[in-house]
Amino acid sequence: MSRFDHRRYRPGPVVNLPNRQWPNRTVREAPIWASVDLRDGNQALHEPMNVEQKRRLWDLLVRLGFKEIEVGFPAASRPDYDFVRWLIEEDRIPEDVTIQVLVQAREDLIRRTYEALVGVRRAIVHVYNSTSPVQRDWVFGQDREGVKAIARRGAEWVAQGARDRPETRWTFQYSPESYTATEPDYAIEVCEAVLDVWQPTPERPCIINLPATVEVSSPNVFADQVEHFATQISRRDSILLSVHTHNDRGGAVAAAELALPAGADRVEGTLLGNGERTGNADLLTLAMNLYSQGIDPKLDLSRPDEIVAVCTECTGLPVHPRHPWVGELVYMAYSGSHQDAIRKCLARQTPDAPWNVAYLPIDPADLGRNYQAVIRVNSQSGKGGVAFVLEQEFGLSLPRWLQVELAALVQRESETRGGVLDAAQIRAIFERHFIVDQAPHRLLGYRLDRNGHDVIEARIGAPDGERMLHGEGRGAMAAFVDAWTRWSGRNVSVLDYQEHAIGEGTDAEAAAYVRVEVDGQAISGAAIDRDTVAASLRALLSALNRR
Ligand SMILES: CC(=O)SCCNC(=O)CCNC(=O)[C@H](O)C(C)(C)COP(=O)(O)OP(=O)(O)OC[C@H]1O[C@@H](n2cnc3c(N)ncnc32)[C@H](O)[C@@H]1OP(=O)(O)O
Ligand SMILES: CC(C)C(=O)C(=O)O
Repeated sequence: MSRFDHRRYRPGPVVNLPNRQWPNRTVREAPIWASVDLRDGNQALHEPMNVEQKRRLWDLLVRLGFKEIEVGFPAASRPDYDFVRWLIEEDRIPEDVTIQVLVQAREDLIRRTYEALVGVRRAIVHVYNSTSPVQRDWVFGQDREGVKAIARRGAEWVAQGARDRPETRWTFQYSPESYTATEPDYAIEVCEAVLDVWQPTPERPCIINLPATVEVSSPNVFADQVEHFATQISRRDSILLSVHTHNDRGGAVAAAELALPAGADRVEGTLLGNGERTGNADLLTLAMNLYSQGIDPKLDLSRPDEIVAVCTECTGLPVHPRHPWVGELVYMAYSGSHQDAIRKCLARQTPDAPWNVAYLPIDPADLGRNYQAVIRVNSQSGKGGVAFVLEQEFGLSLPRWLQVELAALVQRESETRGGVLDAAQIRAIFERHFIVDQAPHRLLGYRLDRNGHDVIEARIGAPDGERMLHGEGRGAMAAFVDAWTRWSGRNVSVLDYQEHAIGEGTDAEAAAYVRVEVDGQAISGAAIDRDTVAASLRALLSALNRR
């Protein structure tokens, strides 16, 4: 039998919920966000964060507006313990922020956890034990009663620790780990045992957190499981119902979203979805999803580049360029029809009207992003991108040799400036380097006799006054080259020349590009003029001035 055989697997548990209500409900406000970046995110790293990195990430989480932050598993490791002590001793926890710590339902670990929390104003003590059949049978070697007893004893030790330190305002949290793989009624039974110990009230609620420790079904099944729990558990008014989803099937965000109409008040997750295996629910995506529906996300995500920078630095993990809302590429359109639609919509979008732009679910400017529906040109871009931008934005179709020269200059400038160059900047580079038809020499006027053999008289402004140049040849350019050669004594020949119209009708202009050889050296020049001949002569002059 092949190893790739679907018959080895079974579907995750489902609840029978024929009267489910969640599909008919609409979410109208943000849930309580609880960041677990410094715990679940941290425990999933090849190299866990050091205290300095944890401080950086903590500062970011506070700046973004998280009010509940799981800061670690202080009984597990020295850095986690020290970080909690630093927060407390250095008074780094703002008045409106509550820290949360995780601990297994083990007496010694719970004792150590409370030691780590001495002196804290307010904290959430989060205790958990796993409840699924595989964990009961194969990890804990306990039956249902045995695993329920672990939870009950854990709850008692947590309650005792709080009684011993009445100076702190404690909130208790319990997670039946692997909830989604647990028989739904049994999970409720375990949670009831915990609630019996804690005796929460509406004034002093506790948190029950339902984890999809491993995502084993689709988000609608998770929503059913949450609604089932929310409607069957006792003392619902004394519980803040929390969810903690993982992304094994790629549905962590969707599962958390559907859990909200199903009854969840609170969502645990991480910035950008870091966490065990495929990660946790990405809180940034969840919050931006709400924002894009016109709901206040209650987080300030307006500087995503800072979020990405800090997370990347602290976790060592890259962010995918197509990561929802914040990826480098998510506000760029490569395909012509998208670019066209975006350009047309943006032209009609007024600042005060509801956002209504095809292909752009929000205004990229809200996240500090530039609108770049075309190609983004940076130091990594080649001549194709540069040419595309000039063509799309300004109707300038550069010949290949000029594309090559310009791309090198654009690349050098973007390396110096760092980052991206927009269309206007690229045009400015083009004009600065190739449209050099004003100094030291400029064309003040010309007279052309076209009698089979062209004769030109060109009036040129030079640093030391005006000059009248005379020349002849086949065509205006040849005549001008002849005039210049006679006057300057240089050996000039035209290697290539191209021109095209910009725009249509009476407003059309002519763009001319010329490549000449002066005393053996190839030089390019360009010009734009309403008159085609003037454009070509000025392009020549641009090249000659660049020598
Ligand atoms: C799904 C989640 O993300 S849960 C969070 C998981 N996070 C972490 O584990 C990170 C931090 N943990 C650690 O560093 C370590 O587990 C420590 C330091 C806390 C404990 O280490 P150790 O004492 O060596 O225990 P270890 O974790 O290897 O063994 C687990 C033991 O605790 C038991 N146990 C595991 N989880 C729990 C729990 N939640 N409640 C009670 N007992 C538990 C296991 O059954 C096992 O018991 P056994 O020794 O009788 O077989
Ligand atoms: C401890 C719990 C909440 C957890 O991290 C999980 O189950 O994934």
